[in-house]
Amino acid sequence: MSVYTPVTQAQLEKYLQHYAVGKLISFKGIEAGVENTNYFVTTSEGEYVLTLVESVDISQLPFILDYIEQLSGQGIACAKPIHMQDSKLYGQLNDRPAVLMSRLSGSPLESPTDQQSSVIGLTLARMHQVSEKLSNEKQVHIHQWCTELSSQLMPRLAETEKQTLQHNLQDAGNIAWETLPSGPVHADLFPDNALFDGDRLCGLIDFYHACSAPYLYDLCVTLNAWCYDESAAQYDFNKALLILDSYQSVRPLNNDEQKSFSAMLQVAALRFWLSRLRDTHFPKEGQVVTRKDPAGKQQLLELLGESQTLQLAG
Ligand SMILES: Nc1ncnc2c1ncn2[C@@H]1O[C@H](COP(=O)(O)OP(=O)(O)O)[C@@H](O)[C@H]1O
Ligand SMILES: N[C@@H](CCOP(=O)(O)O)C(=O)O
Repeated sequence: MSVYTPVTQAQLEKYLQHYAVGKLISFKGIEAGVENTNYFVTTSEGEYVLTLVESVDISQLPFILDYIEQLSGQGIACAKPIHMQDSKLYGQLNDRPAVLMSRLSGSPLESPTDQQSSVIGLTLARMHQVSEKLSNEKQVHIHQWCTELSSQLMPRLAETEKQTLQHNLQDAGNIAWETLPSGPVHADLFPDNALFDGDRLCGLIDFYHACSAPYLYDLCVTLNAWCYDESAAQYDFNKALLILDSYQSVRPLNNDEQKSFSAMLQVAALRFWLSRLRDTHFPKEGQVVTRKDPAGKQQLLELLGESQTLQLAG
């Protein structure tokens, strides 16, 4: 469980007066999540999730919440932000930006089935199609982000980690980033951010990494997250091909994307290796904190570097 900023009943009751959601019945810190403080909230009008946003600056919220509303408006299943009485999409609670979202049914996935993986491939491609119509603001230059974080981490790393890092940063620099189609993307579509009821996708959550970046990057983050089993150190290539096939049935990759595909899988692994290293070496204080082990992503990088692991179909 991650609760960085505790909330009392009195504080929540007062905060909820900004919304037309009825009277507070109960609330409970959520036993999952890494980066933000989340509570399930039950009121006389319904079920919600309150997030105190810890992971991004308040200036990013209009972009993120607008992106979710645009996706939802185009029929993509996702949690919806609740408007405040004055129509704003976020307020402030305990000095943190606060967002109230609809509570989705379904559960986050641990081990996605083939069918669930196909659904996510299709959904991701549809999200990218919607993004093509949106403005390309809040660009994050992934290579630059990785390079800057690497410089902070370098003095703390073991020799083998440094070598893996340097080699992967160099490969990331060789990608022709400017040629790749880009737009607003989720950027953290791990199975625990997709709530399913059986094979039905109830909705996507946790858009706090959303930014404008290459669609190929978002696809590779998703492939690594859904197909690489960190505990067994195994990449399920059949599942990856299933996701790729469903994705490409809606949005085929162009030549530039196909050329950069293998290198982008490495970048996607590198990005999350670095953020997990950051959370290990520079931990954020909190009442209850969940951390993910960097080792899984380092092993994935080594595996991706060893061989031409995944060939694009078609
Ligand atoms: N809109 C929602 N509907 C239902 N459950 C949610 C919703 N948002 C978050 N959750 C629950 O809260 C957990 C943590 O949320 P998440 O956004 O992943 O946190 P963090 O940003 O800290 O990683 C999820 O695993 C899920 O169980
Ligand atoms: N998915 C990332 C961590 C980000 O945490 P989340 O709970 O917001 O998805 C990882 O696995 O490193």
